[in-house]
Amino acid sequence: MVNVPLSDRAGPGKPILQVLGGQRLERPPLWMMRQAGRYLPEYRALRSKAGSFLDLCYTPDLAAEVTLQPIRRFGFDAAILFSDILIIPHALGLGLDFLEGEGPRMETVRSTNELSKLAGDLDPAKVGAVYEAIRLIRGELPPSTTLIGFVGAPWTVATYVVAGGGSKDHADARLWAARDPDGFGQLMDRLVDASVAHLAGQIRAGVDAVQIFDSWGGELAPLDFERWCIRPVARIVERLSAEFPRVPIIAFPRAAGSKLGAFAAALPDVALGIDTAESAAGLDRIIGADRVVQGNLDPITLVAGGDALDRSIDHVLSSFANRPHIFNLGHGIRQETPIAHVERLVARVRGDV
Ligand SMILES: Cc1c2[nH]c(c1CCC(=O)O)Cc1[nH]c(c(CCC(=O)O)c1C)Cc1[nH]c(c(CCC(=O)O)c1C)Cc1[nH]c(c(C)c1CCC(=O)O)C2
Repeated sequence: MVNVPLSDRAGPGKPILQVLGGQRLERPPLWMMRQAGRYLPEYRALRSKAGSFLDLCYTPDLAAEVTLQPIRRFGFDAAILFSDILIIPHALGLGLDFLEGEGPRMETVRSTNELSKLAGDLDPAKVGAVYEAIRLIRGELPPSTTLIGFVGAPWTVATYVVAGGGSKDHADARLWAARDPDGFGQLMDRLVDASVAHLAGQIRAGVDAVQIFDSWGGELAPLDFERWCIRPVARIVERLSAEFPRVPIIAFPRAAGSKLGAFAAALPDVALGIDTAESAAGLDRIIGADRVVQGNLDPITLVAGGDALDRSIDHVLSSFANRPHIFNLGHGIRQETPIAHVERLVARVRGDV
């Protein structure tokens, strides 16, 4: 087991921040999306004692402990705050529950009239617990480990708020946006404001960098992608960078496909998360040769292991060897992933096997 005691991880600077600052490192630093979670036995043990997923998120010492579990076990170069993108609508007053095996259930906002369900500000008792967790994590992290905070992009969060949970093609949000763009735009404005406030709170509490997860923009038609994905994310980036010019931002427009170039061009100062399906060939032309990228190992190969895993890791390494690169998955790690395969990944990316 790659078991790295926290006290042994001190070093000069943080490799992930170096890459986010534009440096190309000989071996890319790495972390994994969803690196704290159900594939880890220590997570499952703590989760079964703690009660609900939301209890974990809002109990600072438990959220801190879960955030640190994968750092202790694998020595990743970044810790990502253990929380969820739906904490924002919850802290704006909408009911939220995570049902076992079913995913999130959310109180809905489906029309302009219903915008009054949203509070003006994030509930300080809820987000305060998140910021307290960040302070606890900060105190325990090795100096070379970057702490990443996050929000969901407004479009992705809106799909849950309008549908009341996960939905296959997000037709409810897309219909409201198509029928009443001004009304839907007001919901998006509220989510932009709350995202800026929540990211600012996380930065003040001690995160080094932030990531904006836009999981569900890919299916939008180009004009809607520009209006509901690119513009809201650009407004968040602009306002956050004005207040915190030194805090790097990673944006992950998952499955943007042919719209990745437009996203990259509109957001010249963010690092780009690259999803599993995106090819590195031709990326220089689409996003520019110097752009910092993060990604994009297929999480399925991490379940498979063996040759498929080694070949995929080597392909990702060589694909991005010419630019500043943070090694990551192209989507969150899957629950059925064997621990031994994650150990193999870490060793191979570090050049040990
Ligand atoms: C769409 C979305 C959500 N949450 C998130 C996204 C965007 C990225 C993506 O597409 O995965 C992001 C997220 N969710 C979680 C994090 C924590 C940090 C990390 O480890 O990356 C982050 C960054 C923890 C979590 N969020 C959730 C879990 C599982 C909770 C549990 O039962 O223990 C974790 C560890 C729950 C969650 N949260 C969400 C869903 C749909 C679910 C249920 C599905 C599932 O159970 O995997 C909403």
